[in-house]
Amino acid sequence: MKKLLTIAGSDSCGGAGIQADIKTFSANGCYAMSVIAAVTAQNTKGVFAVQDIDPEIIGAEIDAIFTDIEVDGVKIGMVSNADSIRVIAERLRKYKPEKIVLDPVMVSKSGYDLLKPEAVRTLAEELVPLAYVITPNIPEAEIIADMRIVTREDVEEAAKRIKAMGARYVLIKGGHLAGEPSDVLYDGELFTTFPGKRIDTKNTHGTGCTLSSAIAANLAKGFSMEEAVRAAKAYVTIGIEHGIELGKGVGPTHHFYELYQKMGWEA
Ligand SMILES: Nc1ncnc2c1ncn2[C@@H]1O[C@H](COP(=O)(O)OP(=O)(O)O)[C@@H](O)[C@H]1O
Ligand SMILES: Cc1ncc(COP(=O)(O)O)c(N)n1
Repeated sequence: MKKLLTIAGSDSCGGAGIQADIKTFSANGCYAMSVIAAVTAQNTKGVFAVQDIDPEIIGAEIDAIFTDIEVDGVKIGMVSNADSIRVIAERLRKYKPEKIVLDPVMVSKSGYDLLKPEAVRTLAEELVPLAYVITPNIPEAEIIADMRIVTREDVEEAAKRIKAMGARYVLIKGGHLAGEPSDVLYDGELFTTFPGKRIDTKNTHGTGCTLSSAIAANLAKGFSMEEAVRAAKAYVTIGIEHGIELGKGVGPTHHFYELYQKMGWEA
């Protein structure tokens, strides 16, 4: 069984963050481990408070894992501030895990700054060069690439700018653009489009976390970059189709729908 680590924030309502990552790793047949970098008080309606974890503790969490366990893949999600980012980058440079999937989480769907705006440059300088693949959504790609993104040409230009910062692959997610939610992968030479069909639902809490974790799980299993994205997109799409009516706001995606189907349980 492949052993996957997420370094991210806790989402108390379980739809995004560490909780979505663990569900995704598990549903994709991997063993899940977590380094909690921040704790959010969050539900389907919003984020109400955030406690950053002391960077020393984050470093100790990472040490505890890498000094004992062989890690087959790492996903990075919400990292909240520059000091945490520096500690994470320093440890990853030391332990050199092979495939790091970086989801540059910045703002929650409800509009809360999950990454302090002044820490964006630190993320770009410290974490982007370590990433095997970085998976920004459109607003995140706009901030990292420092440009507006409206057209397909803009997506390609932003991908080129982000690639130049040192990531091996760039996957720009299209959920926030008008039209169908297609994602675009750039390897430094070619652009590959992963087409999607927009599902009419409000329950998209955790889609980005789920996609990036599924990519990390697939890469650890030995899939090529393209296969990893294709399978991850199929996984998140089923999850969105069967999104859960939880709370009064933006509900989460489903993680065990296929298992429930197989077992004859009500999904
Ligand atoms: N309404 C939707 N229907 C189908 N796929 C979607 C929908 N919204 C987002 N996606 C897909 O979910 C994944 C996460 O994308 P996105 O929502 O853009 O990221 P984030 O959660 O980081 O904002 C992408 O593969 C995107 O294409
Ligand atoms: C702790 C935490 N991490 C990440 C997200 C982003 O969620 P999404 O995947 O919906 O963009 C979130 N809302 N909370």
